[in-house]
Amino acid sequence: MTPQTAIAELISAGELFHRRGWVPATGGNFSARLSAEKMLVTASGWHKGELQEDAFLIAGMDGRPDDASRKASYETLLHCQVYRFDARVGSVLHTHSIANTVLSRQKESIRLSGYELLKLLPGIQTHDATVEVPVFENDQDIPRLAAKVDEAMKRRPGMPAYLISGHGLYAWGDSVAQARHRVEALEFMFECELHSR
Ligand SMILES: CSCCC(=O)C(=O)COP(=O)(O)O
Ligand SMILES: [Zn+2]
Repeated sequence: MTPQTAIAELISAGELFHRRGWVPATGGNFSARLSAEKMLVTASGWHKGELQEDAFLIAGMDGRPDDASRKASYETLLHCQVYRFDARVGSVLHTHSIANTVLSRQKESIRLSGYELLKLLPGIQTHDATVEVPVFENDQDIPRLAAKVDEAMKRRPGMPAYLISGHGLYAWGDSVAQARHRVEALEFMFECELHSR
């Protein structure tokens, strides 16, 4: 994917997520894979509903910006972890919605069962399925959190997304469009779960 295409798609995703209330204040961060070694990621501190071209920077899969004077998202290493874990991943999106935040504070994992929109998640062909979205304890030490996520993914390679307690959702896909559809599907199912409690 070219940086220009990725920037346009990520700006649109940010506008949509902002309209839906999923990226309040400067919460959330987005990225897209540019090659095996490079990713485009949001710079830290931008409002994700108001992204512009200079809100993005190129970084290596170790999270280091090519331009050392730029400050990549505080959570860049969580994006790197997913790209390094699965070479097919083309985009990682992170949201801070009310539904994902409330649910993530109540449980160690969120069980989603019987929803038609489960079919947006990898490997699911029917509503008659159950998916567990794990919840990791929040941690300001992002390298440590990324290592915990990595260990959990190695134990469960098909993990479709994860939550961080009191913080938000990480979801991904082979393209920005697929990652966005998965965020939309997961946020919809989280809202349903919240309304049914
Ligand atoms: C202000 S929200 C706290 C940081 C966070 O969780 C987030 O998603 C945004 O951080 P970034 O450095 O990517 O702007
Ligand atoms: Zn966050």
